[in-house]
Amino acid sequence: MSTINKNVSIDARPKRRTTAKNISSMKGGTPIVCLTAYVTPMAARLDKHCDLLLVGDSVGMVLYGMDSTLGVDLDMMIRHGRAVCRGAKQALVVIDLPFGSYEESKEQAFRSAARALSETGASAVKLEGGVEMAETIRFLSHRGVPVLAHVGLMPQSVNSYGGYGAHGRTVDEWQPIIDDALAVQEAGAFAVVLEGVAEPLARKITDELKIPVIGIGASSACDGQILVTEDMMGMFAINPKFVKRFAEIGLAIEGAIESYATEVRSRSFPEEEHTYKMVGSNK
Ligand SMILES: Nc1nc(=O)c2c([nH]1)NC[C@@H]1CN(c3ccc(C(=O)N[C@@H](CCC(=O)O)C(=O)O)cc3)CN21
Ligand SMILES: CC(C)C(=O)C(=O)O
Ligand SMILES: [Mg+2]
Repeated sequence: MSTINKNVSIDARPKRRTTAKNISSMKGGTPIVCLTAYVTPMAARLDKHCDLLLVGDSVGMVLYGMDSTLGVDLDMMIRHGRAVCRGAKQALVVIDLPFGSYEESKEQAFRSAARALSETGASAVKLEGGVEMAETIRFLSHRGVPVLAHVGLMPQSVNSYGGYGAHGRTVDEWQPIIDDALAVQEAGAFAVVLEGVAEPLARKITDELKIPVIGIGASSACDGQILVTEDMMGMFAINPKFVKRFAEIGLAIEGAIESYATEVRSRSFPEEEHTYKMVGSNK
């Protein structure tokens, strides 16, 4: 083996990590596969199949039992972002900026985004908002922070909406959402998440935008899809219309725990094979 290249094995060279630019170039092609990730072991499994992993502020609801995403702070996002980056080698890792960490000013947004990237190893941030966030998105993306925008149903605004109902189900609701999508594109977002909107609106926005539209509850018309991993795994109690359960991991967990409890109480666990012997004995 050459001494010059001793640290570079051609065969085992890792595939380069997906970039925000790569995601932008996937507009109109094979749909972009995205899921949320909060912890290392799940991130490692997701990484094999996903183009993009989102460290979503949904972490507050899914892992901490909060009843909305409003109580999540930047330290929580950074802690989980770091965990996800340890597991993910290929996918683009994007961190949600939490409520209160970016809305005040573009400078506040940059400070939060800079921490989110420099303290985790993630390569992009996501923030909720359309026309009103365009100036912030422009400020970040011109300063080295790729931004994934998020329009349509914006969960951090749940108190203004009064619930998580779908948007754009009557045509008179369309124009503000279209304006938001166009504004974030014009401001330099590399892609946009479109959440909780009726199919014809999702189709129109996907057709009109030059950047990829990643849908959640926004029909098959989008350029890609995202779901909360625990939702599609059957590990979380809420079940919106847009969630398909691809597994019933929650039931599998309950079954395993029930078996453990039964075996401990009946002394059938632990068995010989789980038991240490004295040094020098046969087993
Ligand atoms: N686990 C999880 N999954 C998500 O998709 C998610 C989060 N958490 N947290 C942040 C937001 C909140 N989201 C939600 C939460 C609830 C509904 C829901 O229950 N939708 C109902 C309609 C509700 C109504 O009409 O008021 C549905 O039937 O789809 C939808 C999106 C999406 N996001
Ligand atoms: C549902 C996705 C898009 C999200 O923002 C989150 O998981 O926080
Ligand atoms: Mg979010």
